[in-house]
Amino acid sequence: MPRESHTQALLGPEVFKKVRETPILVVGAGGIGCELLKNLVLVGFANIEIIDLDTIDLSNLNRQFLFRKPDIKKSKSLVASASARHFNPDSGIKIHARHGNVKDSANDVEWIKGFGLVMNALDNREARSHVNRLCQAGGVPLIESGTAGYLGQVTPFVKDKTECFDCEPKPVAQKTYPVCTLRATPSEPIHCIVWAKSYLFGKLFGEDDEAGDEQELNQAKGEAENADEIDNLKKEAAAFREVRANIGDDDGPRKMFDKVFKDDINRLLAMDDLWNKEGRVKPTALDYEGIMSGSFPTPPLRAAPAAAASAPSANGSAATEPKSNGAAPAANVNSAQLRDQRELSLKENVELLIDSSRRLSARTISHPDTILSFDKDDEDTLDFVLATSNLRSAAYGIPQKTRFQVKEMAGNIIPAIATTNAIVAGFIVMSAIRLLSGQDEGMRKVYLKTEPVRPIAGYGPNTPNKFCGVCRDVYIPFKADVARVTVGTFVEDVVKGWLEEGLEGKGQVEWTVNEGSRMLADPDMEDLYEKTLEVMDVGRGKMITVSGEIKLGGEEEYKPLRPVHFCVCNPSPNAEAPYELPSTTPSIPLAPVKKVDKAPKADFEMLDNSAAATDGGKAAGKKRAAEDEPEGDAKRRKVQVLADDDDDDFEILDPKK
Ligand SMILES: Nc1ncnc2c1ncn2[C@@H]1O[C@H](COP(=O)(O)OP(=O)(O)OP(=O)(O)O)[C@@H](O)[C@H]1O
Ligand SMILES: [Zn+2]
Repeated sequence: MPRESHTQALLGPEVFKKVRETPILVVGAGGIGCELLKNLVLVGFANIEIIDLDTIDLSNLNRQFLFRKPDIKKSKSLVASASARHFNPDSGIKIHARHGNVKDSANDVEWIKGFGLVMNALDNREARSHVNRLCQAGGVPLIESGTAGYLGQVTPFVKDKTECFDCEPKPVAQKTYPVCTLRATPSEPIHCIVWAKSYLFGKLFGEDDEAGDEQELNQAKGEAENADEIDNLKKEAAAFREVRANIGDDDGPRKMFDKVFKDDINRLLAMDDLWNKEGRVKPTALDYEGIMSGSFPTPPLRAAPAAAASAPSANGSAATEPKSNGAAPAANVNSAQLRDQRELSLKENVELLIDSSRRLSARTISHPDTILSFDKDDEDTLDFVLATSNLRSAAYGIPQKTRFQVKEMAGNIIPAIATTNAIVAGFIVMSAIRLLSGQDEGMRKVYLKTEPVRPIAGYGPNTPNKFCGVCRDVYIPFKADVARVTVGTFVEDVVKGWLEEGLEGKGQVEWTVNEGSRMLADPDMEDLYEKTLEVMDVGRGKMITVSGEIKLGGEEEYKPLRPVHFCVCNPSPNAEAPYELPSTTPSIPLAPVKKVDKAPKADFEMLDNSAAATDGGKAAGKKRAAEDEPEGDAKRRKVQVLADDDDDDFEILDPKK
């Protein structure tokens, strides 16, 4: 008996037929993708395409269970599809595996229209947005998902019925901290880690941005930050340049230590104003000789804020008992402990600082043009950030962190949890069955939370945001032989000829034509008219965006229309005409006008803790989709159905079961 016979009995023949026959696209064969593919196969989905651009890495094996050690370096999508087949071998399931980027031009709107349903199992915002736009352009429902540690989310997006992925502006992934907290008054380990990674490391081994520095500090001054403090920071920046120039000398690292952990701290200590504010704890300048000889007492830990009020120390700052010397706390000295999970002593941190500085300066000396940047997987850079952040923490009475913890915090790593992925993948399949059954009113966005009382919550979908620049726009498939269509033909025949027909008699229209951020034509620009779309590199997979303004009859002013995107696709096989358009022209609504609020005053924040700064942005959108329900959602939500209502599809998981 094939495995899916139970599903068949449960769903009934009609829905089960859809499950069997609907072409499904899965984007991503990682943590969620592997779970999802296995589920789809077990339920009986039989027409699946899966795409992933990556190969298997050792670090994937703990949770991406369709992969084994011998698969390392092989294509994720190919191995995943081969492994998943074994879960339901005799049921005629077709899985088409593709190794490639979903953003490739071949994956155009015609391609996406070949699917009845798309499921994202991605890890970055760019790819999620790309698939979202394609699905909106092709009118294909999308199920979006994401996990971050114990948090998870599954959301269905259906054109014109629900919001889309881009309806709500996404919160900035990176956390930022006030510059003065980082540079003068840190109070938490993360402040010292971000300082070490984004400030100190950059000053000594990264790009020397003197002008940027100056500008940033002037801005801080302008925004009423402590002026003396800012002047001091400026002096500090100049001194850094000298240290940087000599860091490769034998005594370079030692001089750096003295500057950063002794002189700079003493300079800050001399600024009484800085320490008058409530909650500020004065740091202690570190002494190199004392630490190395064991005679320097580790500065006392600052107390937690609540204790601070009740137990001030003699010097007015809240503090706990000092440790006797520079050695690591006894509880942590355990030779059997893993190297990365052991707290280092002050002396060990100094030694690591000297050693890692030597390693890093050797790299810049041997390749003078190299600009180093922090990378959590680069031992030298991690050691430097570990040592310097811990030394700074010690100076400010902030608890120490282990190598493992610093790597996690500096690299913005949220551990992926196999169970969360599995639960999310389960909800994706439930959502898919709902969509295929045509139960639109039963659509839910599902959140996995860390609330013990209600770990899973389902909400009715939001309506589209009328200001959304993705799902409220108009999309037209444009099958074209781009070598035979000029920009001029496009503007005169396609836009003014065909598109304007839909607006006939309504008013006077003016058009601007762009591809991405490039302008191809507007009422005053016809320079590119003779160029073909091919010459302009406007080929398959690209979108030509036509933005119109209309002066309605009797009105003085032009009003903006919703943008129209022409999705360039290959011409039909035997097409004779240079391009093909739909038989009817679309109606193009007026764009809603947003009331412009007075720009809010930006908080003075800088120095982010994002891995994006060092990994080319790859991680910026990572693990996005699991944050709690955004505020705007609640405002636009039509119906709210909580998990503990009588909707048993989304009942609370009972951990005892
Ligand atoms: N543009 C894209 N096209 C196709 N696949 C993509 C694209 N962007 C990301 N992916 C794939 O999406 C999957 C996301 O899975 P997951 O979040 O588990 O990431 P991972 O890279 O496997 O794990 P980790 O980053 O934690 O090592 C990855 O396999 C990744 O290769
Ligand atoms: Zn939208």
